Parts: sequence; structure tokens; C-alpha cells
Amino acid sequence: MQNDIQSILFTEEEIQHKVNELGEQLSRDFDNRNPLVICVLKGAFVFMSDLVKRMTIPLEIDFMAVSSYGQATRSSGVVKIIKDLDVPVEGRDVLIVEDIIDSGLTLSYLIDVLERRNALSVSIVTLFDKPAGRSVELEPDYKGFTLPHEFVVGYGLDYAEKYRNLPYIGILKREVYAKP
Ligand SMILES: O=P(O)(O)OC[C@H]1O[C@H](OP(=O)(O)OP(=O)(O)O)[C@H](O)[C@@H]1O
Ligand code: HPA
Ligand SMILES: [Mg+2]
Repeated sequence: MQNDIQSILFTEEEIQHKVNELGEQLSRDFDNRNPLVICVLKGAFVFMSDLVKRMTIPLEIDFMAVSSYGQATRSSGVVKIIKDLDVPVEGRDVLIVEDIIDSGLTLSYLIDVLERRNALSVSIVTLFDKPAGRSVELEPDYKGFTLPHEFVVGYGLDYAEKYRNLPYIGILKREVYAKP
């Protein structure tokens, strides 16, 4: 698995340090709001589990599964809800936890869905941001790291469902996904 990685962008230690900082900031900003913290499956599951452990305030969690990449390195442009939330968001302060914002299509779709369900507020925290990939305008409220315009894997992020269990994030070698 490691042999398929061209270079490591952020190490396990760097990621943990950043997650701690984000957890502290979110704990301050969401104090007394009992936020509904939503994990966008599958990619965000690693970040979500590390982040909520660093949040020291009362909160609730829920999960939503969406997918638009499938076996590709470019978004299909069609965001599919595979699993919806279990609880209503009406009147709730919602915090969406994402692993990466690339084209922005997944989140712009989700924000629209949650606003139409009358959430009181919708905030976004993403660990990784790839602004050069955007096809719609979208800025996260909180972010960890900015990434170059490369396809990356690890710390929850996959290529064709592989590499999610790498503890760091790295650039995937092109030969792994480029057709000869
Ligand atoms: O900004 P975008 O271009 O929409 O890309 C970001 C989304 O793409 C990935 O999910 P994916 O559809 O691959 O599903 P997965 O989380 O199950 O891997 C990632 O986890 C984000 O949710
Ligand atoms: N890697 C893995 N999944 C992704 C990426 C990426 O660079 N961008 C959007 N989904
Ligand atoms: Mg994916």
C-alpha cells in the first residue's frame, strides 16, 4: 500500500496536532449550542472520530452517507444519498464534518438539503481543502490544511475504496489510476 504513495503531504503527528486545535476552537464556538455533528461517510469517518474526542462540550452525532466519486478520481457531478440522517435537523445548529472539499459539489448539495429542512445554522469543518479543484463556489467555516491539485489518499480518503486506513495523507502515484 505504501508503495503506491508518491509523497506524504501531512504526517500522522501533523494531522493529530491540527485536529486538536480544531477541536478546541469548535468547543469554544459551539459551547451551549448542543450541536448536531454530522459525519459525511465514508471519507470523514477517521477525522470525525478523532475530532469529537477533542470536543469537550455536549453534542450529538449522526451520519449521512453520500457518494459521487465511485471508482474514479473525478466527481461524477451526481451526489447520491446512500444513507440519510436518523434525526430531524429543524431548529438545530448543525456542524458538517468533511474529510475534503474538492469540487465543492458534495457539500453544496448537502448544505442545500439541510437548509431546506430548516436547520437553525449549518457550519462546515473540513480537514483538507483543495481550492484548485472547485467547480462551485464554497468556503468552509473551519479547515485544517490546504492541498495541491493532486489526487490524495489516506486518513479516510480512498481511491476505489482502498487506502482509507493509512494514518497520513499522501499523493497517489499516477500509475495507480492512469490508464496506460
Ligand atoms: O468536493 P467534492 O468534489 O464533492 O469531493 C469531496 C467528497 O468526495 C469524497 O467522497 P466520495 O464521493 O468519494 O465518497 P466516500 O466518502 O465514500 O469516499 C469526499 O469524502 C468528500 O465527501
Ligand atoms: N482523494 C480522495 N477522494 C477525493 C478526493 C481526493 O483527492 N477529492 C474528492 N474526493
Ligand atoms: Mg471516495
